[in-house]
Amino acid sequence: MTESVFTFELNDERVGIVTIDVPGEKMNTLRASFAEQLQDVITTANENNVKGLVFISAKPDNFIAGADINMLDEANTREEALALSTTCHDAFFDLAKLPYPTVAAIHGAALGGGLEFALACDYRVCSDSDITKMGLPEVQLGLLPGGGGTQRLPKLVGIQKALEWMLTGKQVRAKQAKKAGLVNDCVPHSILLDVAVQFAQKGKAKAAKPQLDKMSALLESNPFGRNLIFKKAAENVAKKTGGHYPAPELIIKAVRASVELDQLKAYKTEAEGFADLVMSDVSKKLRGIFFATTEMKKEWRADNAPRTDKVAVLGGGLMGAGITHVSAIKAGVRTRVKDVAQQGIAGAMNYSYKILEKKRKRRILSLAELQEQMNRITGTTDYSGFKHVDMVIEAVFEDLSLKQAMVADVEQYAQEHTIFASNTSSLPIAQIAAQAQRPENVIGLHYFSPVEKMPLVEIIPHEKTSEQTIARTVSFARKQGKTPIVVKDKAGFFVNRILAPYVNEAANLLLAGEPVEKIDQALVEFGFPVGPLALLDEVGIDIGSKIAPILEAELGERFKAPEVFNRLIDDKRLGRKSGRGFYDYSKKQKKVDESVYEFLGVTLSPKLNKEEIAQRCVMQMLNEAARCLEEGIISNARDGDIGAIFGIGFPPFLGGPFSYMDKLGAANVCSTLATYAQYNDGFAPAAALLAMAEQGGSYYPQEQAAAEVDVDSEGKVEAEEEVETKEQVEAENKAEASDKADAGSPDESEAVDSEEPAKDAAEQDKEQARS
Ligand SMILES: NC(=O)c1ccc[n+]([C@@H]2O[C@H](COP(=O)([O-])OP(=O)(O)OC[C@H]3O[C@@H](n4cnc5c(N)ncnc54)[C@H](O)[C@@H]3O)[C@@H](O)[C@H]2O)c1
Repeated sequence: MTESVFTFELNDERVGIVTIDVPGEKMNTLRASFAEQLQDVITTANENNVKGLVFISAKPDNFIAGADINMLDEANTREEALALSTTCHDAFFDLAKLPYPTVAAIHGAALGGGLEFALACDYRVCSDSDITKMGLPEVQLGLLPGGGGTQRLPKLVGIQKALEWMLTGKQVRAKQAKKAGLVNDCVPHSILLDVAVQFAQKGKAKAAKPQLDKMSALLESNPFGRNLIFKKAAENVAKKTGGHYPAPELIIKAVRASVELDQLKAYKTEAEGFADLVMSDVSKKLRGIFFATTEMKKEWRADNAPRTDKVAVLGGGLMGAGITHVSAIKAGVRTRVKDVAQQGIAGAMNYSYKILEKKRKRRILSLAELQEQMNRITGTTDYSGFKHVDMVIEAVFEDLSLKQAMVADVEQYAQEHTIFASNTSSLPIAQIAAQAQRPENVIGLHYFSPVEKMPLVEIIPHEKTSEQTIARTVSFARKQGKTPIVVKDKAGFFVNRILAPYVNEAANLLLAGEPVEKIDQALVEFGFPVGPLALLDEVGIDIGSKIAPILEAELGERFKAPEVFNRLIDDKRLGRKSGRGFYDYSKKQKKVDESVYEFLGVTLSPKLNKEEIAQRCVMQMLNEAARCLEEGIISNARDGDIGAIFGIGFPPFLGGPFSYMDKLGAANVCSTLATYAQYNDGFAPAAALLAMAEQGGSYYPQEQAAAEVDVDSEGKVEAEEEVETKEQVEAENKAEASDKADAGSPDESEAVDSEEPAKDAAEQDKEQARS
């Protein structure tokens, strides 16, 4: 028999205290057996004639972190998936209809099924701690809340807020939850149980009434207003998901059912939507990403290695400032910034200050907390203080001799064990380490801009880098909140290498007469957050053209950027930073800069449809990804998929380039590549792809690939992170537009940072890899 997660104790006031503790796990998650165990605990409570029941977690940082996702993968049929939801409904109905009050005492995470559990209680009391966060983030895994969340949340916080939270997967902190009416009280952790017990003695709660402003109350109280809300939500979702992700639509449908249908039918709507989504290919892909990132966290552990408690950052420019921020604020370690110019130091400090000040204004941080966090950052124009640092992260200009000089300086001023991690975008790490006395300490640590938002880092050991240096760097990158992939030391590493031929192909299409907007739209419709030309504008056309020759020299002609692009650089058409590139940024709304055609000598002559345009660019990326795996740039398909999704924004619903190639089939990919062979040698299929096409096989185990194709052929699709992603970006864009002083400095969502990988994926949004 499975050991129960619930322990019952009766206190002196005849209130039953139920402790939730999944044995042997850090996190409480709801497993299939919880319903029966809950029934048992209710029976015990009844036998003890309790006046009320309080549920509290034994874990230090979570109430219930969600449902166990493995459960979903074990559902082989739609009926089994449906049963997961209906079993949960029944268990929570039993809880809700108890004749005495029930209270959820929440400290730490109450997410997904965990929050649904709390929603079924009469009262919710939470601790005011920073780690307390609540939300229904199922959308990020391509699902909807299937334990009554779509039904109970709108009744507590109102339809609009419930929709917003569920459609974005937003997690809210204690004070926000109290303000919205999600919890009845928010108190210090030390008195959480006492206050919960007091609630348990209050008697059954009356039906909640959302605390809404006048306008929202009016809208939500009549059918016409509600119709408007649902229509608008559906329009927004359609715009944001591009039809690739079905979960948001089904969330709206279930919420709508909660106000328009009787309870039985409404819960049925939720359960059926949940079952459809569990079986959908898109959710399987998003769950696959979740599992992959979880698995990756177990690799390269450096449990016994020296800790990284103090770091230094060389260069306080764009990247250095971001690296300083994630080191000092996210990883929470003392960080010393060295720049040749005072301006660089001030710039880096100001960068973090602006981010923290925004948080303070939103009352996420107190002034004292802001000061305490800022105190972790110090600056210097010499190497003072370097003898205490465990790692130096270098982000000076992209110049080999300068970087080599930095290695020598660090070896002179820092300790024997100090790691030298270079953020170079293109220089081989072996060359940077060529004159090092301790080459085993030198490694590449490649971030993407904006650093505090982009979830991926590439970690690049060269031949002499020690295992311990790799493990310590991986571990520190994780502390900074990053998902690291370890890649081989070769030009472009992985992300830029697969990005370059894709962007070049877009450029070729433009030069062949296809319009800028059509090219970008084609790739956005395919599922990328931004099109390739808009991306190049964001990165900077000059930056792209600096990296291209390095890749071309090392890897061949297919990396050659169109020469005519130099004219753009000469004319200061560098992209967003100079006000124009392929687009004109001088107005509020960016528009294609029509003069760019004449300037590049392009006569518009659109011939291709958007599917063909997308296919040509994507095929280049897939083929290059296949080459990278073949050359051992990445160790496995999983790392490639995570790298492409988190570093470039490859559509998560396709599971990454390798997962997508499996879906298409290697033979199919090769024959598609062959149809474009006339254009350039980037279409010459990778040898491994040809072999796979001939011999059969796939990047992931065969059954899984086959099953995925089957499911997908039913036409089920959906999207999550995209939803949150694009919303965040829109919010950022608005904030930037309304606050010019902050332009370029990143905004931070009021929502708590999600630990879900899907959220990480979300962050790779519009601000893609700029390196
Ligand atoms: N910009 C990107 O999107 C991006 C992305 C990934 C990697 N990179 C790489 O990161 C590095 C930095 O790029 P960036 O965009 O931040 O450049 P940047 O020009 O914004 O900043 C470079 C900073 O280094 C400082 N510096 C120069 N010489 C120095 C020295 N001897 N000691 C200390 N500081 C010194 C400069 O004063 C300047 O503040 C480059 O290697 C670049 O290729 C850039």
